[in-house]
Amino acid sequence: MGTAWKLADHPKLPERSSPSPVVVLDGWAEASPDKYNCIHVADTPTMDSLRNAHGTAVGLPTDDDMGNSEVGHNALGAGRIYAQGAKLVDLALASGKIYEDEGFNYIKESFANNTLHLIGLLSDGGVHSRLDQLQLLLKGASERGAKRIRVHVLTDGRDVVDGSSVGFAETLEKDLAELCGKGIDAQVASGGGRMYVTMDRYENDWEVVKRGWDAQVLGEAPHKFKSVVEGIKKLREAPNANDQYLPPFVIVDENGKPVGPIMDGDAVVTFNFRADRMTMLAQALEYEKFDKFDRVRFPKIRYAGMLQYDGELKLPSHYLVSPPLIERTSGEYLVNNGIRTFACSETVKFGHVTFFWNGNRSGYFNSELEEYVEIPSDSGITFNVQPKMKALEIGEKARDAILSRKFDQIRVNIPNGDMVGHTGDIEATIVACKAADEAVKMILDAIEQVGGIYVVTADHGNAEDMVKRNKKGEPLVGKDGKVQIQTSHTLQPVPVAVGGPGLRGGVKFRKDVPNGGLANVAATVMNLHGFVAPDDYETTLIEVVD
Ligand SMILES: O=C(O)[C@H](O)COP(=O)(O)O
Ligand SMILES: [Mn+2]
Ligand SMILES: [Mn+2]
Repeated sequence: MGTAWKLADHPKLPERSSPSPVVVLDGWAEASPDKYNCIHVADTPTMDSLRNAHGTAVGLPTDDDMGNSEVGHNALGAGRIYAQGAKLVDLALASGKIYEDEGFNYIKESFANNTLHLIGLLSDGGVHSRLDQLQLLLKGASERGAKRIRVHVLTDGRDVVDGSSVGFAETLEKDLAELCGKGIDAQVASGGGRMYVTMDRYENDWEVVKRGWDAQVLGEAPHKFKSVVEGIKKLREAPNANDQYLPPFVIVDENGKPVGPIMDGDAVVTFNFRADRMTMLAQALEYEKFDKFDRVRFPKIRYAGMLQYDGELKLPSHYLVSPPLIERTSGEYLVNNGIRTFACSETVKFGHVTFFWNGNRSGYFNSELEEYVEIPSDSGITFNVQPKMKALEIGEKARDAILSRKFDQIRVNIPNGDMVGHTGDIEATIVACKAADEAVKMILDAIEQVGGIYVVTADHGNAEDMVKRNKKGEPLVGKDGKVQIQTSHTLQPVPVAVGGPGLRGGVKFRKDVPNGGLANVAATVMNLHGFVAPDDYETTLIEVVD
């Protein structure tokens, strides 16, 4: 049966009365005001005024697990809560179903005579991948016939503390040594820091993927080591070395020969479950026709993703676990009800308000009613160097879209709190927060001019707490006597504010949705466009009191 797209009219809120921006501040939550709270330290008058405006702002709790952009934007766009990739992989590994499905059986064909390569983020951060899942997969594959295994690691330091890569590499080396004890030839073949090697996203910088390709596929890298632990330790000795940005390296044998380039006939699994930073490599591994960089050699492999990363492109075509099927997103409903939609961010977050928002789906639902604008991000730098990023450009584009009156919904992501927060640079993050606040002001000023309605929220925390803390909430001090900087997201509640001159009187936040979260925003936004959300959506956060 086809989907009934027509949404019921809201009994009290008028349809399409005024432009409504949904502004997502990436990595921006509420936390106690101290010097490690960059949002508090920064000059952020616009966000402060939203917080202080009585009755317009509430805090939404994020998940028990540290929130992230994928979970956050999926929930914002879909209006429902889905078991996410990480959970689905856990279930498939626990039940053993992963080994029965098409993807594993496909790569298994290579086990008898060829090598199984596993490429992914070596971390227990749980945002893109998890070490325990890699461990289970190594065990499961070796028990099912894989005789020669090579792991290509990407070090983290972004979703976990910088320097933790050494411990993860030691754990992996120990596991691989155990497999060797069982007669399996298993070792690490290459590595590099995630932000410099392989894990670019939204095509910001293909050089990042190329560096990984050279090491993983061609076996070529500027650094060569006998073991991964030795390699990481050595590379971390360089001044300002950081797990996120370690240069690419390959592991070589006693003759200096790389131990694991990817060859014809081999099987390859990219073991990240999260899509955004794997689709570029997936294209390079899968597409016959490819012009993003010179692959030099394009091995004929059996490739499977941990998940299928892009539902629209069906990329990759083979995968070990089926991704959550996120259908009937709010974006699709609204477009089908005539809502003209504009979405914008800079490259590094562009897919958050398009791809993630639309349920991990590329492209437009209706190109006549939608316009997605990507502002090119700076590439080849760490964002503490340019903490303002493109916040003001995003603000300008959103402002212009609002003032043009060509759109009903204007959706933007403002990346600064998150992207600069991940660098762990407190001074820069303060500048970042101020810039984000200025972008919000530009948008709210435009809304004021056209008599629109705004929703301002965030996907998870980051910039509001930049240190690791003990159970009492006190900053943790490391062996070097310095506080331990936290580069990852936080568990803090995020703000949500609704307002603007177009909002009719009597609209209030409901008091009976105590556990409301990001998934409740979609129904709220539908209301503001004059519609009632579908029944299976999480309930709205607002009511109209006459
Ligand atoms: O990919 C990243 O940058 C981090 O691992 C998570 O950040 P995001 O979830 O905010 O994108
Ligand atoms: Mn985010
Ligand atoms: Mn982030």
